[in-house]
Amino acid sequence: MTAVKLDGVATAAAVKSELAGRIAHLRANGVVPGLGTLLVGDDPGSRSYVAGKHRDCAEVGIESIRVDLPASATQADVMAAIRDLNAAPEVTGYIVQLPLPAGLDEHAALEAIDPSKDADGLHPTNLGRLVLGIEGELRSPLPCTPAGIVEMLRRYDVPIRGKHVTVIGRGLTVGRPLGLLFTRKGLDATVTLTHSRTLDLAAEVRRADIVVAAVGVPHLVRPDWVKPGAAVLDVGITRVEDEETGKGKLTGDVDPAVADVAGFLSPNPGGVGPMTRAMLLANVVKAAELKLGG
Ligand SMILES: Nc1nc2c(c(=O)[nH]1)N[C@@H](CN(C=O)c1ccc(C(=O)N[C@@H](CCC(=O)O)C(=O)O)cc1)CN2
Repeated sequence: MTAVKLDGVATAAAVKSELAGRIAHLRANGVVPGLGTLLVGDDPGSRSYVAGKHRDCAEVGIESIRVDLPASATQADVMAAIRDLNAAPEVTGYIVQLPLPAGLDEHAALEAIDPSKDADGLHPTNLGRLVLGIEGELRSPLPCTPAGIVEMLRRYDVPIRGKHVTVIGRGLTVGRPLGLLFTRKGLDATVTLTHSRTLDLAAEVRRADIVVAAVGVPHLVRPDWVKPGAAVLDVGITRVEDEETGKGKLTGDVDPAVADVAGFLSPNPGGVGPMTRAMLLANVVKAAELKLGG
């Protein structure tokens, strides 16, 4: 079997072109969506993700406001930048790029974001609404990577209801919120959330109809772990050196040979990453529409 490719680049392009019309409508009605980003330090991956977010905004007609702090920034500097972003009228939503440099308190930073401007859905109020599954949750932003995964599965007609999902990794941006999202009413999957202390990871993956690997261990998921026909989404990314060229390259958590067993496979790069960026834009647009009363 050769898996159907879950193409994040093409799917994100479709999402963005749908958003462009909604953005034009907002602008025509006097609401200008503006995404702020707060980047602290010089991590090359984070720099490139933030640059990508600003490029995406320009592409679809969202204003973008960039705040960069040096790696030497203190917690007080970060909190002051967050206060400024909360107060800035041109910023309708914003993100704090994660991870913050060692020594800075990420939870305190996320908690200080005005929940109505939380474009990442990572403020405790918005995550709390996801936990509660309350009606208001529909008006709250969802974390971008989990939302992107579900949107991609939906667009490729991969069945979710009643299916067994194994998520590898319990991080804040992917694993934890994804478990909540897949189990909420309407999606109705059964989820096993695994982590570094899970006793028999291969067995947990083998019984899954959908596997999401978000752990950052190159080629952890091997073909003999995967149920034939399963959908496998590769989220974790590691920068490694190419043995032949000596140059840096990106490697995902899934062995490419899984394509011979799986029914669907999202590559990495080119899968969930572009969808993460597209869902961020969708969150910004949704928040601006709420301002308009939509
Ligand atoms: N505040 C947040 N921080 C982080 C999040 C997040 O959702 N909010 N997620 C990740 C990083 N991330 C977005 O911020 C992100 C990661 C990867 C991609 C992406 O498009 N990747 C490309 C490959 C890019 C490359 O060449 O490096 C791909 O998969 O094709 C977009 C966004 C952690 N931090």
